[in-house]
Amino acid sequence: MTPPVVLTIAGSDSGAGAGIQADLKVFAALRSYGTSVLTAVTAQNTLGVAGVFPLPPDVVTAQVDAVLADFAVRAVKTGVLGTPEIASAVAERARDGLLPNLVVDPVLVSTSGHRLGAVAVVERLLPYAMVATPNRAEAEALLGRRVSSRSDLADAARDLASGGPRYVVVTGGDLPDEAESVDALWTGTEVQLLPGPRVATGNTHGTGCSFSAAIAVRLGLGDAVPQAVRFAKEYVAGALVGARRWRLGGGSGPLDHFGWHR
Ligand SMILES: Nc1ncnc2c1ncn2[C@@H]1O[C@H](COP(=O)(O)OP(=O)(O)O)[C@@H](O)[C@H]1O
Ligand SMILES: Cc1ncc(COP(=O)(O)OP(=O)(O)O)c(N)n1
Repeated sequence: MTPPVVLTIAGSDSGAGAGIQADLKVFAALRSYGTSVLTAVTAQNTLGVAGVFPLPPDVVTAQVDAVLADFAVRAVKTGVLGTPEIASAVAERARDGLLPNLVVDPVLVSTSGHRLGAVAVVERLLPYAMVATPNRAEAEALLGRRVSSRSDLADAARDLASGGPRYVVVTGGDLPDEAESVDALWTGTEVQLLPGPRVATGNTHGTGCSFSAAIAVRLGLGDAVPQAVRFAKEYVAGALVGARRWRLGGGSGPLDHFGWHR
C-alpha cells in the first residue's frame, strides 16, 4: 500500500538528532513517506549549537510549493522557522488551507541553551495550528509566566489555545520533583493530564522534534488528535529507552528512532 505523505518544515541539525533529520527518521520509522522543507541550516552537535543560518523566505516557499504541487500531503509539522519573514510565508500557505493537520512545535531554545526561535516568530503560525506542542520553557516564554507544576501545565495548555491552536500539548518531561513524565493536553473542552514513565537518560536530544513528528504521522494516518498525542508520547518514551546506553557524541545524544535497542 502507498504510504501517507507527511511534510516537515524545519531546520537542519548537522548532528542529526533533532530538526529535519529527526523528523525524517520518525516519519520512516512510523511508516510514512517524509517530505521536507528546510528553513535554516544549523551547525550543531550533541554538545550545542554553533550557528543558525536561515534561508531566504522565497527559497522556503519554493520548496513548500514544489512539495504541495506533487504530493497529497496528509499532515505537516513545523520546527525552527528561522525568521519572521519565513514564518509569515509559511503562515500564508496555512491560511490558504494548504497545510492540513498542522502541528506547530514552537521551538525557541535548544536544550543546550542556544536560541533557535522567537516568540513573535512562532506567534505568526499558532493561529493555524491544529496542534501546538510547546515544552515547559516554551510555554513560559509564550505566556510570560512560570509553569512549574502539573496544574500550571494544565492552565498553560488551556490558555495557549487562545492564541489559535485547536489542541495544545504542553510537555512536562523536565517538570521538577516528578517521578513521571507528565504532559497536559487541551482538547478544546478540557485538559487531560497524560502521565508516562520518566526514562532516566541523558540522551534526550530531539525529543520535542520527534514528539511533534510522530503526532503528525498519526494525524496523517487518520488518528484523532488525543489518540495521536498518546501514541507519540509512547513512541518517544520507547525511543528514549532504546538509546539509554548509546554513546553518540559527548553531550546529550539522539534517540533510538527505529527501535533497534528497545
Ligand atoms: N526523560 C523522559 N522520559 C520520558 N519521557 C520524556 C522524557 N523527557 C521528555 N519526555 C517526553 O518527550 C516528549 C517531548 O517533550 P520535551 O522533551 O519536553 O520536548 P523538548 O525536546 O521540546 O523539550 C513529551 O511527551 C515528554 O513528556
Ligand atoms: C534544527 C533544530 N531544530 C530543533 C531543535 C530543538 O530540538 P528539540 O527536540 O525541541 O529539543 P532539544 O534537541 O534541544 O532537546 C534543535 N536542537 N535543532
